[in-house]
Amino acid sequence: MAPTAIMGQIPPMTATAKTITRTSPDIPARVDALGWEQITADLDAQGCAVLKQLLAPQECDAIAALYPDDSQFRSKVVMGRHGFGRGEYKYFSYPLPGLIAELRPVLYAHLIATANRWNQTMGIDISYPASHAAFLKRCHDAGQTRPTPLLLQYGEGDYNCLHQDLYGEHVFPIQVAILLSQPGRDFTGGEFVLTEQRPRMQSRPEVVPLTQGDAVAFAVHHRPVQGTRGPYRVNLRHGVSRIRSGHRHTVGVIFHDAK
Ligand SMILES: O=C(O)CCC(=O)C(=O)O
Ligand SMILES: [Fe+2]
Repeated sequence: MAPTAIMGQIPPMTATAKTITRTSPDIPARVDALGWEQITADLDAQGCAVLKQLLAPQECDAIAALYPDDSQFRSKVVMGRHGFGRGEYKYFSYPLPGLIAELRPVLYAHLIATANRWNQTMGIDISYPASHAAFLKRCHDAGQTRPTPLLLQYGEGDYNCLHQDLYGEHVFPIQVAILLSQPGRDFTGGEFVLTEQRPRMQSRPEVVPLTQGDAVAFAVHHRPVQGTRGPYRVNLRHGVSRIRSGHRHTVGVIFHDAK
């Protein structure tokens, strides 16, 4: 969430005994069954794709319920204090809660082919290793050692300004956010929004409709678009429109770690 330059201002939380959270043995099979051909096609066409029903309602509720448990987190950010919007979020500490620890490498494995192809098309000479563990080692060796998965909490009137989650030199180009609350029941408003800035053109907005347990995969920073005279690069930002009533929780799964 936070640009690297201001990370140092975010106070660490004091460590307490960590509560162990549940895992789910079927995560790899569940993620495999999502329909990756369509997800890949949507990522290429729009820069984002919906992963329908990634988590069950009980799993969403269990993750959202961690918010007050400071033993789970390394730091808390009140968005209004940094000009990021209104609302707050907390970065998980390692070890991550079971479900998120399981999802991160499995989602990564399904996204690397797209990530590598995007970089090739954009002429970026970086390729991503086959395993998330190997990519994290690359981050850690460069001093990006702090976990980036985060839990966000919004109330009425809160919103998240358009941003990019870059935390250092090493960036995995796609990230995932999971909606933990149910629109219409738990909150109204609060749409996930992307904008795409094209060279010499006005920005294109995209609103992503999600229900509880759905995830959105999207470009962190930029992506290639096929033009009539070859590929060009567009710049993406994401955010959340104003929550009109109720409460909204999301969990963000970012694959690179932070400085
Ligand atoms: O709350 C949301 O839907 C957006 C969260 C976000 O900015 C992120 O996961 O990086
Ligand atoms: Fe974000």
